[in-house]
Amino acid sequence: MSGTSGDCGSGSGSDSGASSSSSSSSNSSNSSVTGPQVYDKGKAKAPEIRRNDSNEDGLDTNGHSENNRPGLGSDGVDSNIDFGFDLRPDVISSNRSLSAAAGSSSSGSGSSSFHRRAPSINTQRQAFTQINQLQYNQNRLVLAGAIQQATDLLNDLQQMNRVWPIYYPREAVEGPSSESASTNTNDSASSTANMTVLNGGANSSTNGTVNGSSDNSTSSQKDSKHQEISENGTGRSQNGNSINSSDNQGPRLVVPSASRQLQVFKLDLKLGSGSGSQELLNSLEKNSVASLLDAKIVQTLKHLASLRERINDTASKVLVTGDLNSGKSTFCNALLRRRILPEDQQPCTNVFCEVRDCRENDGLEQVHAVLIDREYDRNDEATYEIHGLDSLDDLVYEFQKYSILKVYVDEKRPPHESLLRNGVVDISLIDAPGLNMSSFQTTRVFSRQEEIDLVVFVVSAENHFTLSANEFISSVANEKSFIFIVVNQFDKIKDRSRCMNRILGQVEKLSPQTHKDARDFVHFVSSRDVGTSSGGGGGDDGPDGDDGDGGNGRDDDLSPDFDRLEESLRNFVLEKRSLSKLAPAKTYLNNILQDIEILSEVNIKFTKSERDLRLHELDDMTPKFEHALSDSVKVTEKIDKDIEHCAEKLYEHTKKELNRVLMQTGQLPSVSYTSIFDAYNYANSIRAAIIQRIQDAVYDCEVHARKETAIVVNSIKSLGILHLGEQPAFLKIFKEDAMFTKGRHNLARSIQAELSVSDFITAAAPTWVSVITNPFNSLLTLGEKSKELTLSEISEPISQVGTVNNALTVASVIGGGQMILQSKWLNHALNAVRWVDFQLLKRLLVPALVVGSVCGVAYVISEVPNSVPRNVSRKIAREVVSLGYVEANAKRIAKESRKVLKYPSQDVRTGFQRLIENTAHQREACEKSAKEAQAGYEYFVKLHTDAAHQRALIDQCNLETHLEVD
Ligand SMILES: Nc1nc2c(ncn2[C@@H]2O[C@H](COP(=O)(O)OP(=O)(O)OP(=O)(O)O)[C@@H](O)[C@H]2O)c(=O)[nH]1
Repeated sequence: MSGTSGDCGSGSGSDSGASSSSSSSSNSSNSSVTGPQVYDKGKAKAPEIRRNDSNEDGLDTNGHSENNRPGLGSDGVDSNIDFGFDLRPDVISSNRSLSAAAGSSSSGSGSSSFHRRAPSINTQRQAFTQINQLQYNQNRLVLAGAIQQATDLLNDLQQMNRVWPIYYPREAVEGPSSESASTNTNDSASSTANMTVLNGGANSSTNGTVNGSSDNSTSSQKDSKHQEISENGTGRSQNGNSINSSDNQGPRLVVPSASRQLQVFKLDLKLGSGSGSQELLNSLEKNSVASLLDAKIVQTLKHLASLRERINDTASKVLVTGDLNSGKSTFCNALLRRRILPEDQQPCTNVFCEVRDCRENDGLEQVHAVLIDREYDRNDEATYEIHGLDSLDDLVYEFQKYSILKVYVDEKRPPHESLLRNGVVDISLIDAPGLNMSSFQTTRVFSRQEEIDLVVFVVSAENHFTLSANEFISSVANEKSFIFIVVNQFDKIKDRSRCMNRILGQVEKLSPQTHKDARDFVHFVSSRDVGTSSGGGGGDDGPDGDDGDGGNGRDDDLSPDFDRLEESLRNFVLEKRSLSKLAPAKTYLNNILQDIEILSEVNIKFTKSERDLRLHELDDMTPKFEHALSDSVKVTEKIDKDIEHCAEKLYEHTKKELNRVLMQTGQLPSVSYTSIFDAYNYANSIRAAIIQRIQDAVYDCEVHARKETAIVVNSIKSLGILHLGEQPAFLKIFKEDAMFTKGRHNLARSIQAELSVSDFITAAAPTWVSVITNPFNSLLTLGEKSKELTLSEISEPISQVGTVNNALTVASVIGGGQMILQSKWLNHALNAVRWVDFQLLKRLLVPALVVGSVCGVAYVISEVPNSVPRNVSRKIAREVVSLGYVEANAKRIAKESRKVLKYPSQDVRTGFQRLIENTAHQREACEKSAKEAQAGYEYFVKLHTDAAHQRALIDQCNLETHLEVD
């Protein structure tokens, strides 16, 4: 296949990426695809500019040509071609023909035409470079601004998340019984979940963003997202999970599809694929999710900072990575056309080797071995050791000593061929340790990619993609739209087309977009076949491949696949610099902003629903609060009134009962009288019986008070249950029997009521004596009085407590009168007096007095059974009155009742106080939540607007004008 001098530029047949290139290897009609280049390697690689308005060139109506792809031949253009375009960037962006022209940097159809047009091409190339630079700068500024804006938004979001944990959309975990999630999302869910594990949140839509299909895919994605969110209604999920911030532990929101669309902010618990990790995520408490998100934001901010650095860095970094022994170093050497980096069949590259143009090092070819933990500063030799290029063979093993080897080399090729010294941008080529060498090295390679503009992934044609390769490529896709895949050691493969098909099949699965543009991004090469000269010896004679004596180069270094690869790479890094350098930033920003929009939308919805819920609760709470206030006043007033009423009733009742008993004490005792000689004991028994009777009356009053108090207690209990939903705590320990167990008035001890002789003498005795001394008047008067006074006439004033004393006096008079009136023999004597002569009476006086006295004594003695109870009861009654016993007991009983009732009353009062306080607190909390939710709502609305605005700006940032691959 080499050495054929076929026409490489006129093929216009359609192709389907690299698959056609595979078939073309055996198809002469497509020799332009893989056929050998006929130009001299030292010169013919300069691209030709062809007339872009010529259909003869195989252009389609849009001015594109299949053959315009780098590495493919195309017809040349007239050497007198006029630029005919405005250099202003805005005009540039619409100048598609220019782009097409710039993109047609392929090999010429013949060396003669190349030589004829070379000066013109170089001039134009310079012009394009200028234009590219202008547009690049403009885009760079836009993206730098967007990075700043996104950083600000993220800082705000982080603050917000720390103060008010934001709601992270959680997926409904689809178990076997779950039918809630729509079946049409299952596939995407699982595939995304798989991708998540591999790439930490990227998905293939990333690629679409920059490839021209981004607008459509993004907007349709967004539309569907809007739809899903609106379908979810008012923030209560279709799965029945309600948004209720009071339930802080449960899932706060389920928006099944939203989280699937999150890319950068997708929380990955690294528990394997699918629902395991999701379940765990769903079960996490909101603060845990917030801190996971916080960590993501921190990570994102870091990445943005490195992106900013990267786009401000004028140099471009190309990372060459891949599995162990896939031929990365050999590939780098092939690109440099010098054997600089050590190649070995055994794993050797343990330290990153960054190859740069030696002009950055004052033209000196050196190795700067950067010491671990030192930040490389070329002007500070303390940060590195200087070695010659020939030391590299040893240095590459020293990964414990050096973090990176900066290799300054002189490519010694003209700018239009050289990669490092291209005159456009400083490029550095980084040879990385094999991915599957150790997890330590792998992690380093992963972390390195943040500062990388372009990744070239070298895979061995024999081994295909390993697991680590899969992971790495997926991870790269999070940010980079394009990745070069170099399938190396193709020369070792016998059945090449089968190998190609299999590898392309794998690429298709890994990155459909890369597969789509496989012609430019997937290359099957044999790096070892590319001519290189020995680097360490420094004696190479140039870039071309005729240095069969150097390194492992071969004479037959005409490797068309490699040329095409090189051309694509150059084209991509230099002429499509916006794409290689800025596209990662654009893609990443787009992903972040879209994630922010998704989070905002979910949170707008949540905060709105939360606010409405809180306001609704507030509406409900206000009347409850007012009711509680008025109930508290009414109920406690009623209870106080009931207590007071009860106490008053008991006071009155006690007084009435005791007075009644006191009134009846004279009649009550039923103690048997034996003789005058037992009169004292009789009187004592009477006394004790009367006191006991009064005490019994007091006890009865207490029993009555217990019952009355219990009734009020029950009424308070009912009020408590009715208004507070619970009975007062006191009632749980209330026992009515415990009342009046202490402090009962001991009447026996208080009452003296000592017996005296007078207690044994009837109250009528003095009256009786006066009857003797003033027989007529006294008797008549007495007779009249006795007839006039009746018991009923005097009982009424006695009922009044204050008149007990008078009543007793009156009772004694009545008692005496009745006694006299009841003595029949005295009546007979008085009747006889009317018939006896006064003189006779005079003479009979002394004997009459003697007889009278005897009769009087006899009378007194005979009256002891009657007079003692009367006298003793009077005496006790008088003493009870003087002690204020009735009043004291009435007060005591009322007080005890009041005291007992005070406890449940206090409980109810406390209950109301608690209720009011709780309601007030709830109201405050509710108001606070509503305010916070409102503030959150406003914040997220603004955040969404800002993010959408930024995303629109980024969308306008057209990186594609000069970036067409077609
Ligand atoms: N046949 C063949 N051998 C190749 C090709 N490229 C590299 N090799 C050989 O493969 C072996 C490994 O090459 P390296 O370039 O050291 O591989 P590497 O990926 O840099 O190795 P590490 O950095 O140690 O992971 C060497 O012996 C190379 O000569 C190729 O295209 N064809």
